[in-house]
Amino acid sequence: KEKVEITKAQRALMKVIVDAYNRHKIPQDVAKKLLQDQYSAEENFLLLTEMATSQVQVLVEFTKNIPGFLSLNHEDQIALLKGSAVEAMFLRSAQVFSQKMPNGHTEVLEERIRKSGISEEFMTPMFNFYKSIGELHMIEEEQALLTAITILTPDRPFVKDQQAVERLQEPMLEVLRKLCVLQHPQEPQYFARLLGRLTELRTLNHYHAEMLTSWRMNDHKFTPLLCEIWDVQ
Ligand SMILES: CCOC(=O)[C@H]1CN(C(=O)c2ccc(F)c(F)c2)CC(C)(C)c2c1[nH]c1ccccc21
Repeated sequence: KEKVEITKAQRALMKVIVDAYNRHKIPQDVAKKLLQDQYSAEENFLLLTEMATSQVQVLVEFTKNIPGFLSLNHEDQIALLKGSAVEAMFLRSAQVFSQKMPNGHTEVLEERIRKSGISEEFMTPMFNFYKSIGELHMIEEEQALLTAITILTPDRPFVKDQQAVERLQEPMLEVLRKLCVLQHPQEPQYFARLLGRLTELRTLNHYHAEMLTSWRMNDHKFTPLLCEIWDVQ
């Protein structure tokens, strides 16, 4: 039986990541607004673009607090942010969506999201992902570490010094592995299940690119920041 222990240094790293993550929790006010009143599809879409824009700003602040990130090559910092922005958005969405809400609110929220001018074919994989994240009942340390691990994915397009990114990602993976063993002793495969979600998350990149095309068809407007990060012309 492996005796797992988180070292002082690992605890310090985890604290930095969790504090950064909590300082930048996206305001839930957009979700509340969506729940409050019945809006038109256009108004829902506008609320969602507002939510996405503030999430990108939050993501940049969180990323800057990842130890070592600001010492990476500057172009690589941008490549990591652009490469992980959509995945971080869906990971955060899943966490917001699977939070305990008063009875019936989750269903109302799902229904409002479905009525925001997004093609049905993308909703199924998206809500399946939200449910698979919800079933994990992640604690905030796991959520924060998983988000940092997603951002520090070495094989994003245009990353030049992949080894430098690996050197930052590996300690995060090791802390998360230990945390999973300590947090879920009855479930030795829990860490593997978490990483499996990151694979599922990558498939959502593809759906998001497709969504963008369909939104552009119906001339949906985006903010300058979203155009930049989502490569919308
Ligand atoms: C955390 C930041 O997330 C977003 O901004 C997502 C939110 N998305 C959600 O499913 C979602 C989850 C929980 C909620 F409480 C909620 F309100 C929405 C996914 C998507 C519908 C694809 C989207 C977002 N922003 C957009 C902008 C334009 C078009 C589509 C989206």
